[in-house]
Amino acid sequence: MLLRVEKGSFYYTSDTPILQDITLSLEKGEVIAVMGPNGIGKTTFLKCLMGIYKWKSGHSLIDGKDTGNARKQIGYVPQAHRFSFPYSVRDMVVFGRAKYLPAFASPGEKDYAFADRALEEVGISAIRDKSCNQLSGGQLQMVLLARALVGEPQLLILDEPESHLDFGNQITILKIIKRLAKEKGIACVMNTHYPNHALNIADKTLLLKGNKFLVGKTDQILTKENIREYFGVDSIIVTAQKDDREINAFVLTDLI
Ligand SMILES: Nc1ncnc2c1ncn2[C@@H]1O[C@H](COP(=O)(O)OP(=O)(O)OP(=O)(O)O)[C@@H](O)[C@H]1O
Repeated sequence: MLLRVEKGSFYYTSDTPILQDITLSLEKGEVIAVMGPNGIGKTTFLKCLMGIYKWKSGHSLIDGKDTGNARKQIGYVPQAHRFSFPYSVRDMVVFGRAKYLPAFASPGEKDYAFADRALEEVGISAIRDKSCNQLSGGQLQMVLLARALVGEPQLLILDEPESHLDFGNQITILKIIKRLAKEKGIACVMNTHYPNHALNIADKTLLLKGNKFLVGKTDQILTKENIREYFGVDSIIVTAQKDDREINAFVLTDLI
């Protein structure tokens, strides 16, 4: 087991609990989707995992070590908000090596080689000399993913990686996440608002609502009954055949 969260609880003010007794585990190469209504605590959960916020009780461990002290093992991909950064894409990505460098040292050839490999891995080598100020939201999201990858993480934490992306780029980033998990054995924790994305790439799902949660295999957690209970919408699950595989997808029926 790579990641273990044991009875993790968190609140900003003690009269309003946000996360209560969250317990889950994740193996190498597994993807877990974190889902739930707006403002329920998904980003807070990621921040507790990264040690930005300290669990009020309980703990989270990566390979037996507190996740808050595991900077080298964890890569973080924030949401791609526009920012003003006069760096080239390549320089932005090489920043992901900073945790391996002595204080104030500049990245060397080896670090740039890592950066070039990560750019290739996410398919953006062609824009490596562009300024980050000139990127689209989708390109910026890929740059942030490449920056996390150069740190050679065992655990990748992604905050709504497909938000702000067009339909095609959403699929591109989901395919990359799936490949990184299955081919490189990186465990991924990913917040998402899209149940179909979770059905497609997540082995497990954590569903949050109020002070309760469900966690388990995605197809057992994302049922139409739970979608009704946790999001208040009606849906049906349809199954399609692609080659020799069955693919399930939610169709929301409230609009029909
Ligand atoms: N720094 C903070 N101080 C106090 N309350 C906060 C802070 N950050 C978030 N909250 C509150 O904690 C709750 C959970 O917020 P969080 O951002 O984790 O939700 P979320 O599930 O990620 O939401 P969304 O789906 O809208 O992104 C919300 O009610 C939010 O207002």
